[in-house]
Amino acid sequence: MSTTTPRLEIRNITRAFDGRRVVDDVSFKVMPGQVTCLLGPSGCGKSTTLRVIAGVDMQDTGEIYIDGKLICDTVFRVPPERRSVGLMFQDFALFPHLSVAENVAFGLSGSRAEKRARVEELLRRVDLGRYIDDYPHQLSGGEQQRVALARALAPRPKIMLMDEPFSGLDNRLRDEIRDETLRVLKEEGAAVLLVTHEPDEAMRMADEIALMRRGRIVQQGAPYNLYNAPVDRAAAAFFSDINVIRGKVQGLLTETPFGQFLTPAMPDGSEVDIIIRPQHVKIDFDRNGRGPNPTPEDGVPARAVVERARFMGSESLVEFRMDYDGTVLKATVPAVFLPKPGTPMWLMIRRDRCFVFPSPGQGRAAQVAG
Ligand SMILES: Nc1ncnc2c1ncn2[C@@H]1O[C@H](COP(=O)(O)OP(=O)(O)OP(=O)(O)O)[C@@H](O)[C@H]1O
Repeated sequence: MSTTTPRLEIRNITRAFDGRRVVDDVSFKVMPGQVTCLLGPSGCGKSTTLRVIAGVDMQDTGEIYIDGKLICDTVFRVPPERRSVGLMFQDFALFPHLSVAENVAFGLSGSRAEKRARVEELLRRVDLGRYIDDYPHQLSGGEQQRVALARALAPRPKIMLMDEPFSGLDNRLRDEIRDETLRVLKEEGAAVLLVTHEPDEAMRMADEIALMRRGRIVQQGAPYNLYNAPVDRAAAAFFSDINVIRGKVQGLLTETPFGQFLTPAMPDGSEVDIIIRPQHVKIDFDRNGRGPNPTPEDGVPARAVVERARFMGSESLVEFRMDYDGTVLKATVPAVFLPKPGTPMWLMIRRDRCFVFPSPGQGRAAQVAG
């Protein structure tokens, strides 16, 4: 068990507006040197959580700790400027009348020489040393973003709070700046809490993801765990397209067109959804009306015809119309694979990549077995 004190810990934070709980009993930790992403759909309460941590809004209940020290509960409150928290938002607005150096030095204390040294160090880090005496309007959007990062990091905050900091940038630039920002944040050793509604961004940046929905954290863990062991169907669907195969539990088993699944945690007679991501659907050719032989890993193949195939850049997405009930199942192939519509094929689903949840409206989730 790790004994490291979390850099940031919030416990049971609740914030309501007009009687509606926008942040509802939220607790999580951010460890030193780690990037934690608060991920969730628009309006789920991410920014409000961040504002409470920054101290620009006040929680109704709950506590905030930095390095194990209480900085805010409903009675005691350290003001925002003394929390050692750096902020970076989408509208990062540099001061237009100050030079790049003056912008970065803005929140710094110390002698002139010390400030200059820190400014030079940071601008070197973000690869903007040559613009030190320029003004913001002389820089591109991406460069301004990097100056804003340097400015936020200049006073060596213990925690960086970032609210959708990359959403104002165009796609190609965004990837580059994200990677660079991550490198600089790691070099500076800051703990980072980054708010985003984009799963790709969270997967790319995070050591840990806290998945938020309707004011609550529904799952927290390494990106790998959230992707591979989602807590419910909505959590699975948040990270990629999903296929849903519905079945009815009979004893310990659920019968599907892809063979029987072991579903021991589900009540007999209930309906379950077997979820599989398109990249875990295997495709095989039709051999005069026959498919491949069933295997323990892939189960029984089911026949389908190609409905549509598209090349997406790094993979091909093929949609199949299933023979058994006419529903559509999607499969991705990491290559150029564009079979003609109407081509008969056979699909298999990898057992170890399936998740089983009760069909909507029924009880709790369980992991697939078998
Ligand atoms: N000061 C406020 N007064 C009233 N309602 C508010 C206030 N601040 C936020 N809300 C409401 O709280 C909910 C959550 O807002 P919040 O900005 O925290 O969500 P979010 O997850 O960050 O979403 P987004 O990504 O769209 O910013 C929204 O319904 C919003 O309208």
